Amino acid sequence: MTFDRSIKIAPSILAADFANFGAEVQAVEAQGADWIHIDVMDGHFVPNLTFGPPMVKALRRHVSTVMDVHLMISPVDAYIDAYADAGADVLTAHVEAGPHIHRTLQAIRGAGMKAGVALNPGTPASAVAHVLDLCDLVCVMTVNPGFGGQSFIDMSDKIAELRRMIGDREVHIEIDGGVDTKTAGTVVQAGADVLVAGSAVFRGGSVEDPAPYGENIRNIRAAAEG
Ligand SMILES: O=C(CO)[C@H](O)[C@H](O)COP(=O)(O)O
Ligand SMILES: [Fe+2]
Repeated sequence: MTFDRSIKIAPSILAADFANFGAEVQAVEAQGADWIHIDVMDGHFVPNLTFGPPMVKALRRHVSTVMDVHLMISPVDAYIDAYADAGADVLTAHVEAGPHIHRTLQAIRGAGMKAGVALNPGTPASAVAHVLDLCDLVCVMTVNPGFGGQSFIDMSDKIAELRRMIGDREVHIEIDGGVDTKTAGTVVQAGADVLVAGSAVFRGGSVEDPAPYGENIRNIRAAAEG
């Protein structure tokens, strides 16, 4: 996985058909998705439950691009090797998920993955100031994590502050939550390059009729680049 600053659209499978993930990720990839975003929730760190390493491992053979795994779990460290074995390319842990984010990020890189750190809307940019050298991605949550389809919370100031803090390091800024054609431009203007979008990508389409996925992705990309 080589670093580039171009806009990347990462559909979140939280908005896909849970009984048909393999075909859904193939469909969005064929329709122009750059990365595939996979939301892991434990019913403890967030008030919702999705799936774990076996599901991610099963998805690996259907995903030919970057598999971007967003862990909304606590604790994290005991599961890092399982996600490496599952084939995650990027593994993101929340800074709020435990007291030792520095150790967690080292362990993620040590297991051969790119390391991401996510910040809830209430968490300041300064929370990651001392771990930026251990990060490949900072994920700015623009909803409170746990559910898809929520309204966007404007975090433009935080995104711009992180962009300044990151300087010339090769660190992606990813935005997660409520990204659509109305909000994509704002977050890119502030400094983001990876846009996660669940409902705004999967809306109106299906595995049988995937063309709306392509139209949605193209529209979000155009809004982001415009
Ligand atoms: O991490 C997440 C929620 O915790 C999801 O990635 C996010 O909500 C994407 O869904 P949508 O685009 O529908 O908001
Ligand atoms: Fe996510």
